[in-house]
Amino acid sequence: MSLLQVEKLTKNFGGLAAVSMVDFKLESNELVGLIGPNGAGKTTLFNLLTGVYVPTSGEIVMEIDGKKERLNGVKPYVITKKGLARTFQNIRLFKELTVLDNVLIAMHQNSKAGVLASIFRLPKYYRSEEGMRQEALSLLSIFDLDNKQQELAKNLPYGDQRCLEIVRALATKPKILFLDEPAAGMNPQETADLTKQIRKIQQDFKITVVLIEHDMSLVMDICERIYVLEYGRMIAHGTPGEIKQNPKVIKAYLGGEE
Ligand SMILES: Nc1ncnc2c1ncn2[C@@H]1O[C@H](COP(=O)(O)OP(=O)(O)OP(=O)(O)O)[C@@H](O)[C@H]1O
Repeated sequence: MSLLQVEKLTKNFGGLAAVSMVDFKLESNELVGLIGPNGAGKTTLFNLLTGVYVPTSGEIVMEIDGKKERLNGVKPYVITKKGLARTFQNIRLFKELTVLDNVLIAMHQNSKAGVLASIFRLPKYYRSEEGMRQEALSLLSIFDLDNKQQELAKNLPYGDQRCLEIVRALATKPKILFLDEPAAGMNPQETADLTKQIRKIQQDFKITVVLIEHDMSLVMDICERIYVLEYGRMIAHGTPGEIKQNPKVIKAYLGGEE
């Protein structure tokens, strides 16, 4: 079985099928793009996969430790523990907290110190805290944010805030990382840097990354496979080369003839 398998997934909002009968698979250790015109259902699909929405129908199944687990309607914090992490289109950091604390909070979900050790501040707790701090700084260094660890998140430049969101998601030790328009609002240089970093993160951490992105050059550059949504339906799937030439995709984007 694939790492994640989605079959006939549907989400209706009143009369609107935002996601309709979608099939979708993710393997371990790959970089996958999810594209489509505005309102195609990309974010809704992420929201279904990460427990924000309960599907109207269909199946989401993940292979965890050799066993199949159904993820339909599982709460977001449980989904995070199962190894799915995400970033949001509109940045959702704890803006009044420091850069470091934003990462530490995410990390505490995986803390091994235990509740009693934390309450009674046992040595185990301090060892664990220091370990987590070092790990957080190491993750922040991916985007050169370790030297900004004590700044408040709200004071970071916009591009850095986007990168901090990625670090925070990585801090939960995901098997699959969903990035919702990570380059939105970035300038061309920042976008180019981010492209390289996303590829590197996927390879270094040996995780699966799924990317929603409107910047086609970014998607075509780094993704091995691409899925295309239009009006809630999956209209195409293939390599960047195949997708560029797919008549349905060209029509969806340009509104021309198939
Ligand atoms: N909570 C909601 N209630 C009602 N309709 C919704 C809700 N969330 C999304 N929709 C609708 O579902 C459709 C798909 O929206 P979605 O945000 O998933 O598209 P998208 O492909 O991510 O678009 P964009 O690229 O513009 O972010 C749109 O018509 C949107 O208005």
